[in-house]
Amino acid sequence: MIPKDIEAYALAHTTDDSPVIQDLIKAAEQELEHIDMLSGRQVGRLLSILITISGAKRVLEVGTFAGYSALTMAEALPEEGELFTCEYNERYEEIARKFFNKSEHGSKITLVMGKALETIPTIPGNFDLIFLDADKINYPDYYELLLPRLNRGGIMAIDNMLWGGEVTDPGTDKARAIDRVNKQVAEDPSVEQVLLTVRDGITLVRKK
Ligand SMILES: C[S@@+](CC[C@H](N)C(=O)[O-])C[C@H]1O[C@@H](n2cnc3c(N)ncnc32)[C@H](O)[C@@H]1O
Repeated sequence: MIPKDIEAYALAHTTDDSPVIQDLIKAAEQELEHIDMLSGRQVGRLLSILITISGAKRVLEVGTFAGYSALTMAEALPEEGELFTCEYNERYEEIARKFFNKSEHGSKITLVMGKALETIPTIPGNFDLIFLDADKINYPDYYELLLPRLNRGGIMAIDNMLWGGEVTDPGTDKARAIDRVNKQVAEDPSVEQVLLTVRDGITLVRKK
């Protein structure tokens, strides 16, 4: 949605990924299709800065893919920090685990395999930050499931909330699901939120 030259300029002025994460991206580009699922440096750095300034120690991610955002967030967590990330595709699991093992921050990460709506209830405790970036059709259900797991003052970041602009006139099931969760968040008195027009739209929800 952002003109390509502006996007390139913004990226040129955004902190680089670590060498391990740059290798992860190269491996994902070579070995996987759907590489556009990887959230990228603007979203990654935003999450990293949110973790640093909020002092978050427990993070939950829904949607690992090759592990890009999980490892970016793990790098920002303190030594005793913990990150759980949910994925159900074993091909993606293989790449993610390989790079978690290569990184000194990988020991903070627990990769939870299976359908996330079923595995999330098996993960213990509450979270300071939650990053929702999985199957869009289930976003309304994820929001209901995840909000009680967010600590007061905690942040839920939800990716793809503009769905390429389709949300303004939703004509597909995914666009309708995302529009529904946008309304769910906007009408929820227990949170404050901002929908940022970064990349494909990322909403930051803070639990009051
Ligand atoms: C957009 S990608 C995640 C990208 C990742 N957060 C990043 O920034 O690199 C979404 C991921 O969610 C996974 N996924 C989709 N539906 C799922 C489900 N029901 N349970 C677990 N994982 C799911 C997909 O396999 C895919 O890897």
